Amino acid sequence: MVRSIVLGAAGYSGAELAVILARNPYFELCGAYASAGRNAEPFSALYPRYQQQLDILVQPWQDALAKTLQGKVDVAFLALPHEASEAVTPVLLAQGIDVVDLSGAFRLKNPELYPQYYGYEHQHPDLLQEAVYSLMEWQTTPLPRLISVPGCYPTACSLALLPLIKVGLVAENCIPVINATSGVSGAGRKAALNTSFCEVGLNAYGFFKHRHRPEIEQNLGRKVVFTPHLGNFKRGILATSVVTLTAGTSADAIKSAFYQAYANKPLVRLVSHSPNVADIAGTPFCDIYWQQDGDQLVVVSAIDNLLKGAAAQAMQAANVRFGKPETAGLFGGAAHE
Ligand SMILES: NC(=O)C1=CN([C@@H]2O[C@H](COP(=O)(O)OP(=O)(O)OC[C@H]3O[C@@H](n4cnc5c(N)ncnc54)[C@H](OP(=O)(O)O)[C@@H]3O)[C@@H](O)[C@H]2O)C=CC1
Ligand SMILES: CC(=O)N[C@@H](CCC(=O)OP(=O)(O)O)C(=O)O
Repeated sequence: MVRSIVLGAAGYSGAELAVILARNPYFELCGAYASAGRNAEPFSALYPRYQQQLDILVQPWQDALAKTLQGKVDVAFLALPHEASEAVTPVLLAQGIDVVDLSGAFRLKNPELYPQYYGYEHQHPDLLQEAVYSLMEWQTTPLPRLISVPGCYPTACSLALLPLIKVGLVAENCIPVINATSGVSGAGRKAALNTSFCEVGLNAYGFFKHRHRPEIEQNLGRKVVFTPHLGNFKRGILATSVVTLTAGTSADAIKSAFYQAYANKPLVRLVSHSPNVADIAGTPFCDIYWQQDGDQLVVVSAIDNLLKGAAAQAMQAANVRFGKPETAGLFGGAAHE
């Protein structure tokens, strides 16, 4: 059994992880933590659908605890704000505890992008180089002790466009245009006016400056125009990515690029209908669909932001890192529907 803990287990993505770990037969959930200011309470008090199913105590986290966990815990999953993840990661690594980080703290290779896109100076640029970014369907090298889980929007649109870009089907001078709509859980569990029920309709935000733009550009190896949107549903992301194809690209070439990329990839489904977030909510899948008109291609992809966009993708990476079946723990519903 791989002994694991979750930091941020009271939040939306940390709660999903706690549930996934508890049902993964290869992992043991040894501890669940929230912020230092919180009183300890059972997970099932925070997420009542888990009464009598997951009653582990969610306890306040302090860095001093890391030392007491040395030799008792193999891996910590961090579902924390970016700066909190960045600060606690070296503390855990120093105690021999591996880290799977769901935040953006270690996603970008270039530390100079952090002030511009995250609003703070990165304090551990050495760890940025050590971390491996775990877009698992495209991961070819072994995973190290520090795994950086991709962001939700970058997962949806990178899975959609990489099959085409990798085999040269996207025109060299094309700047993909990506519009993606997220459900409100993307903003986390804490209360805020702009994500409260009566305030959310459908709006675009983060024009040109969203932190996922450089992450998507790092994945695709080219500039993009990325515009996120917030929609009035709980969970899921629908991304619509538009590209210009290399002249003469046939329908067969596109089909073959997608099928070759995702043959034997159990969490990507190439579907024959335009995906609906309702169909992937609560599942670990990414559904992908496309339509071509001459040299123009629209690719639609849908994921659950909290699962394939966060907790399920983190579990997928940890399963592989520890030599377990890739999808262990991933099927069986969600913590918060
Ligand atoms: N929501 C999403 O769709 C996705 C989120 N992510 C990433 O996952 C991370 C968590 O996001 P999300 O679940 O939405 O956030 P939430 O706001 O729902 O939860 C954050 C959790 O972190 C805890 N926390 C905050 N600060 C600290 C700290 N300094 N030390 C210990 N615990 C702390 C909170 O504790 P308390 O409850 O006590 O305040 C809470 O349990 C973020 O980095 C986010 O970018 C990644 C992909 C998708
Ligand atoms: C709707 C909403 O607010 N979404 C968040 C993205 C979700 C998230 O937490 O981002 P990561 O995937 O990088 O961890 C945002 O736009 O900042």
